[in-house]
Amino acid sequence: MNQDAMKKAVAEAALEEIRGQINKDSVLGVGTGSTANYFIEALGELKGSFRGAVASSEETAKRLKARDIELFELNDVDSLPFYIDGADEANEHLHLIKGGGAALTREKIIAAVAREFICICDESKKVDILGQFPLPVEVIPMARSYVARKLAGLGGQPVYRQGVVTDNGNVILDVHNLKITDPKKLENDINAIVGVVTNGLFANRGADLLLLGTPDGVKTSSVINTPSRSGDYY
Ligand SMILES: O=C[C@H](O)[C@H](O)[C@H](O)COP(=O)(O)O
Repeated sequence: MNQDAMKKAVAEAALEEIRGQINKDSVLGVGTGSTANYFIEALGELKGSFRGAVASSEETAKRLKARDIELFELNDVDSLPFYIDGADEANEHLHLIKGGGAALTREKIIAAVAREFICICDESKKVDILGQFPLPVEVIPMARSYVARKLAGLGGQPVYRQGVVTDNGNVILDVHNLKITDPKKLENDINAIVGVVTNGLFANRGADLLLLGTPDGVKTSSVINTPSRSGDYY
């Protein structure tokens, strides 16, 4: 099974996961990237059984609109039962690196609101220690050099993602050579640098459910991240 087939399989598994748990009032959070795109394709099948979606990027909004799925502003929605999105890396605690497609800030906001974050990935994204994938950091443009110096001080090698402007009008620094042994702390430390909008570590609010595409089928792992659930791993 190739990588695209695994992405499609996890997208379809996510659809099955939410199928019995949504109703005509449900608004879904929808992520960005090639795996999320497979989910958007699959979502057509549930049309009529949910109300609409909040998009994590302009690209995702365009794709949802093309499928006639009603779009909502996050500010107009009280609750989101599910947020479904891919990731660039995931560890066993379902801490993630995201933002390879520069959509990290809107993704993180939607994930914060959602009751359950379902992460969909192929097996290439599963790692023991986060940081092989350069960590994206969204930065206010005038702070770029200052933030880069601070990130170097934290032990990484920031590289300016040339030619990329986020949907929020900001720039991205990709931080190479980080070995992230304490993702929650690093997430907080980077977010405390003046000029950082947010970084691509999703550890303080990681995923609740990981659907991982493998050649042997979709594997599921869960972790309790939301106050609405109790316990730890299961
Ligand atoms: O900014 C982009 C997002 O965080 C994506 O979810 C992430 O980069 C994974 O994308 P893909 O499914 O294309 O590997």
